[in-house]
Amino acid sequence: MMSTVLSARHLNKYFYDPDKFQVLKDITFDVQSGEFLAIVGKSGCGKSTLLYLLSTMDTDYDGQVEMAGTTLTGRNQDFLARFRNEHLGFVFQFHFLLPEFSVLQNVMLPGLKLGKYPEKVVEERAMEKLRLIGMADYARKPASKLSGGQQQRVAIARALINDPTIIMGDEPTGNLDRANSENVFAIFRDLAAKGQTIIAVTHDPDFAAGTDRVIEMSDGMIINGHETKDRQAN
Ligand SMILES: Nc1ncnc2c1ncn2[C@@H]1O[C@H](COP(=O)(O)OP(=O)(O)OP(=O)(O)O)[C@@H](O)[C@H]1O
Repeated sequence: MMSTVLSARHLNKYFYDPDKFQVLKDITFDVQSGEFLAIVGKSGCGKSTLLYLLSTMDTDYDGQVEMAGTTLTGRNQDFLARFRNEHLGFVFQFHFLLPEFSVLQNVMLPGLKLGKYPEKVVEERAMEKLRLIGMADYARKPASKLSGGQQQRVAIARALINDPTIIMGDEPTGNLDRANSENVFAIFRDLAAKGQTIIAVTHDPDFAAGTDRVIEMSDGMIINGHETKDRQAN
């Protein structure tokens, strides 16, 4: 059964550069739980701005955002930080691993912060996510010793540690070679099949073609893909 996991209503956002311009124009859409969604559009159309807003890191907008049955608009930073840690996983272009910490420690950190499981369990879960992404052999290495693509895969494992309701990615396969980007894509497909929701900004047409729905943006607006289409069971 489909249920709405994200609802964005009339999102408007302005930047001052230095003149006021509208970067998001009346963005309205719903996402169903278990949906694998791509957001596409020309460079500068507002994709990253939209994703950043949905990530709850940007609170300077007009409109209404609800996720996992929770209204997020108008909440304070503490509330949003807790919500993010519990419900959201991020795979952004700048993955912000802590360079002096090991791969394993980086992946464990959001799990320890959540405080739901003892450290030993968080460690086991972290190793499981690293195996999933093919990085278990690097668990004890400092993050600073990895290549960009390897760091990105660790960031994906970290994003999955708390089994987030929604995984958000900005070019989640951007730094990866073909084999690894196909692997990440397959992992996302699998997570969506098991009920997690994936929202990914992408420039990769092959990636977008394999998702359940493509939202196309142009000049701050959604020009295609507002509506969830009927999906075949996969
Ligand atoms: N902090 C900011 N201040 C002013 N303008 C900004 C700011 N961030 C982004 N912009 C502008 O807002 C518009 C949308 O940017 P955004 O990064 O959302 O586009 P995008 O669709 O993600 O592009 P790309 O595909 O190149 O990543 C662009 O014109 C950009 O120059």
